[in-house]
Amino acid sequence: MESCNEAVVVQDLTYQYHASGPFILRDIDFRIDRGEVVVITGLSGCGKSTLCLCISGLIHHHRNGVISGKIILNGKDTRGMRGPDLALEVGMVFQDPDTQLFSPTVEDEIAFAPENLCLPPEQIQERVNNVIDTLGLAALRHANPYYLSGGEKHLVALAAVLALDPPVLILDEVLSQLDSLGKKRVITTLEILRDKGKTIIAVEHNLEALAFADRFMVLEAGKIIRFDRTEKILADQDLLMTRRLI
Ligand SMILES: Nc1ncnc2c1ncn2[C@@H]1O[C@H](COP(=O)(O)OP(=O)(O)OP(=O)(O)O)[C@@H](O)[C@H]1O
Repeated sequence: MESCNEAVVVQDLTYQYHASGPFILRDIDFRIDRGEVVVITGLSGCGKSTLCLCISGLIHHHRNGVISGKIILNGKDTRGMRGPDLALEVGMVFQDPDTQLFSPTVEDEIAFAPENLCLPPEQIQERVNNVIDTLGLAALRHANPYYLSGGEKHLVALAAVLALDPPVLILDEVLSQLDSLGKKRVITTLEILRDKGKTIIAVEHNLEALAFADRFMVLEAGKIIRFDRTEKILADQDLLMTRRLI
């Protein structure tokens, strides 16, 4: 029986993209409470994005993948959950935002998911206006997302996710291509969402950027080598130097 305070429970997770391929994730076990902010970090290729896809439940929809273990979101086993049901539990901003932007304008992109929920038009408009204000996207409202910069695309993808208001948010290197104003906006938004009780999981290489997180998870070659309070990780010079995290 999972505790009702747990937003994410991952048990004995292993993953291969193909049956004949390497294990990308091995023996992954952890729990994240509702309202926690967790940063996942580690060297390139260690499996951070793959773990995000697993937590989001989307990995079950990857055609050739081989998965074992359990991923439970807000008390619900993600295996067998349909995309629209998953979207109500968790929103993910992908490392490559081109994979999730397809509408002709920024405004349409943000309105797409609330429209699919069949919310009343005035509520959809309110959600769109709120996230556009929060993330400073007013000037891009009528722009085609396809032609935006990498950082702008990440902001639009984040806005589209926020418009659905899921309890769990997963952000895969969203800060990396943003200028300092964009970074500040996103960090302030995340702090406000945390205060509202959202659970936030963010992949990040720059550890200082998300020092307000509650815990840091360090991955290495598909395994968790540390999952500890932020202050302990940031004070552990030995870990940071030997694992080349700074
Ligand atoms: N669709 C795929 N098919 C096969 N292998 C894949 C696929 N996607 C990722 N991989 C492999 O899985 C491993 C982990 O990749 P992943 O993108 O999860 O790492 P990461 O830690 O997020 O890396 P980075 O920091 O560079 O984004 C890598 O060896 C990668 O080549």
